[in-house]
Amino acid sequence: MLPSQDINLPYKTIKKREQNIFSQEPTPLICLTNVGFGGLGGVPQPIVEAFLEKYEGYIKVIMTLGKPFCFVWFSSAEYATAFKNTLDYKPSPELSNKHLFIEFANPEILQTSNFSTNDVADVPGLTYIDDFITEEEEATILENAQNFSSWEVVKNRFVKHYGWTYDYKKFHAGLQLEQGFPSYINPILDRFYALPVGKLSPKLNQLTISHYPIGAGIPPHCDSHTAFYDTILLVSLASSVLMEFRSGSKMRILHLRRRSLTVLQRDARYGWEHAIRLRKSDLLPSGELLERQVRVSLTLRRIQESPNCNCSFPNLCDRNKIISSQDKA
Ligand SMILES: O=C(O)CCC(=O)C(=O)O
Ligand SMILES: [Fe+2]
Repeated sequence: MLPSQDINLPYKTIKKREQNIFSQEPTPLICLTNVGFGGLGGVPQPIVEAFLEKYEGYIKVIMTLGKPFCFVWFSSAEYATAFKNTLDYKPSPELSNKHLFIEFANPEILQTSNFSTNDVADVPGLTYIDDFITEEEEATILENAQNFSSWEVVKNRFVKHYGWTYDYKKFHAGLQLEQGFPSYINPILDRFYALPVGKLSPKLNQLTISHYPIGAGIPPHCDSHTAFYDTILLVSLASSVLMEFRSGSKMRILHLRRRSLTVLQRDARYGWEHAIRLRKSDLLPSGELLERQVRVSLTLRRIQESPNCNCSFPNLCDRNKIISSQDKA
């Protein structure tokens, strides 16, 4: 018998979203739903491994990032079947009483989709630099960003714009502001323009400071192609967080540490969506739990005064379609 509707729901969602993972025939690869780093998962790898090692034929576990399931290799389809028959639909005391929903997985899936990588090297145009901002600079910015309660509220975060406003309803540049950037931005921009990737950048003239209360995030989105030029800078302050990058079935996770700089250019800017999940902590691949703090970020871009785009990513481009406001940040 199937467990109650509530317990079964995450499993059903995975089955619907990730249909190509599962195999009707027994295989040596098991997909263990409800156990992973993402959303409902949250079980650290060492705990999953200690649990699995008791089962005959177990070889290794492949954790996925940002998804509530993991893969388990057995030495044969028979061992995998025995494991499934013993545990399917059962709550597991060693894994915080989570119900295990066990399916055979199609081994090819591990070649065609990379669920487990934290390596963003294959996202062309994505640059990540640790310690780009000094502790003193961070302290100055945070001091100036203290009175955020009067800022514009966008979903669950607070934002303030400099240079130009941004219209979150129309997804377009709003008004040019008389007040330019705060002075603390200048040395940061000078350092960026001196980098090899900075040399390719237009002069950035729009700054959004975002204040994320603990647990807040930003839905998957690609910044409006027509509103901004190539090159988007994301400066992370006060808290680390995981950012998800998606392009079709590909997903990559980047750990944005406090005082880091992330640069989105080319494919990373036009062809991948980025998002921060709504949650109070993030689980790193090492199993380390990262308790989020309030996070402040700087987003720096250049406004396109005559909106247009000729990118090769029509699915994410707003040049000739009105994009549902739900999907945009
Ligand atoms: O907070 C961040 O680092 C990301 C902000 C962002 O994606 C945006 O403002 O479009
Ligand atoms: Fe964005």
